[in-house]
Amino acid sequence: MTVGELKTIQFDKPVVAGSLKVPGDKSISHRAIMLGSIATGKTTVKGFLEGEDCLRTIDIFRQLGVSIERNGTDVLIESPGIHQWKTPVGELYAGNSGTTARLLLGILSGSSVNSVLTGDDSLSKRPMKRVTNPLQAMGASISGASEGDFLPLSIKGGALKGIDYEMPVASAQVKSAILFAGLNAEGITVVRESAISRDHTERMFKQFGANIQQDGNAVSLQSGQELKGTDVVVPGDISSAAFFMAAAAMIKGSSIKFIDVGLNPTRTGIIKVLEKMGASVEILEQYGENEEPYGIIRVSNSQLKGIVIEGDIIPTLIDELPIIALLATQAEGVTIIKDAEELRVKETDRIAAVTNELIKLGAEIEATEDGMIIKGPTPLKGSNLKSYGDHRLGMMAAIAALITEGPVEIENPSCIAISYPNFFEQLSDLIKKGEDE
Ligand SMILES: O=C(O)C1=C[C@@H](OP(=O)(O)O)[C@@H](O)[C@H](O)C1
Ligand SMILES: C=C(OP(=O)(O)O)C(=O)O
Repeated sequence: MTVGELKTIQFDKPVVAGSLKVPGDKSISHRAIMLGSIATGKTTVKGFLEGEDCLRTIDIFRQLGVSIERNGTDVLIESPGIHQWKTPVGELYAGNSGTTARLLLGILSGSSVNSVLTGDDSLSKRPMKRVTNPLQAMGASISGASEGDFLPLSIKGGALKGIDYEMPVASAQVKSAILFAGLNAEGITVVRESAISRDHTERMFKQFGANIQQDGNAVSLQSGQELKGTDVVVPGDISSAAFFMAAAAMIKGSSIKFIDVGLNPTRTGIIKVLEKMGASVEILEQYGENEEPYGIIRVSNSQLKGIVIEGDIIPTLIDELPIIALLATQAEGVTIIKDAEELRVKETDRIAAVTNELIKLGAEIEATEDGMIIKGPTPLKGSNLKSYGDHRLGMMAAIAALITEGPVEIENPSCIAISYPNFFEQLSDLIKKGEDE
């Protein structure tokens, strides 16, 4: 039941079971629109995510003069190419989407248009210097409050030069922004990362005909390459599937088969974590090796134990950490999450938010500077939970309701549409009545 912006969820000892095809991957959907707009000619996208963040990306490229027609999850892009874009009328609004804003800063810097990029309250508090610093070193003209750290930012597109840049944070958004700028920067652009972050940009550059080299943790690109429109198929988003993987892993008698879910190795940290905690994970089929790997996997309940999650695996499961924290409350022993300070600069401070909300349910969880320490297993009780306008927090609260004694009330659940518009429908489809003890 939804009352204004409050949704109450209560189940009577449910199990989750069945087959699930989650919506398209958010990161890949953004990039398909971006590259289809930079390239010359026609691009088709199948399996596009109709989430609010990706719809913002479409609106922005329409303002730049690109023709984008959408019929549900099918998109047709016809672009004159980045050099023929028109100066937009009005501001470019990225809404809540960090990916839209940061990648666009790189793209717009190397274009020939002038623009102003804005976002909602949450996005306007998220750091942009990580992107504007290297872009300014490439010669980009970007100005705004706090030396370009926060939106709104004005970008004057123009001549750039290549850079050899060692990233201080492992971030696919920073890496991608620099690579996009590198497409139109004189000479070679090299980006070096401390731990490998999602590589969707690199894979999709190749699909659009660009020559891009990956050598260990370094990615390099020669400028002046003309991209040509192509056909992109977007697999299911493993970050969305993760909520139901966690539910299947922690609820007795549960098992879910995930159809056509993305299995790019830079995103599958959640699978490694589930296996290490003792859940049953079976990879039933795998396809699409050279573009974006995807496949069919089954996750089933089993006895779970606490583990340590740290180091290079963190960028491969960064958006899954809220749901992993909930999962850890049901595992025997202690789970320690470290090296995840990036969580503090997401849609909300996810370390503080997850800890506050899970404590309300009775969890034994403690926030640290760069992560969380969770002791389990703990029976959870219902409570009123805030989403903080953060889709991942909203979905964590809804999945928690599957295991609480008593109802969970979620404040502002509509933010879930940012990445998973049909989340509640798919949740109801998976709920089955469990056996009484
Ligand atoms: O490049 C991307 O599509 C994303 C990268 C990650 O952010 P960072 O690059 O800030 O780690 C992730 O949290 C975000 O949801 C999507
Ligand atoms: C952090 C996220 O997205 P973005 O940075 O694009 O807002 C997310 O989807 O969890």
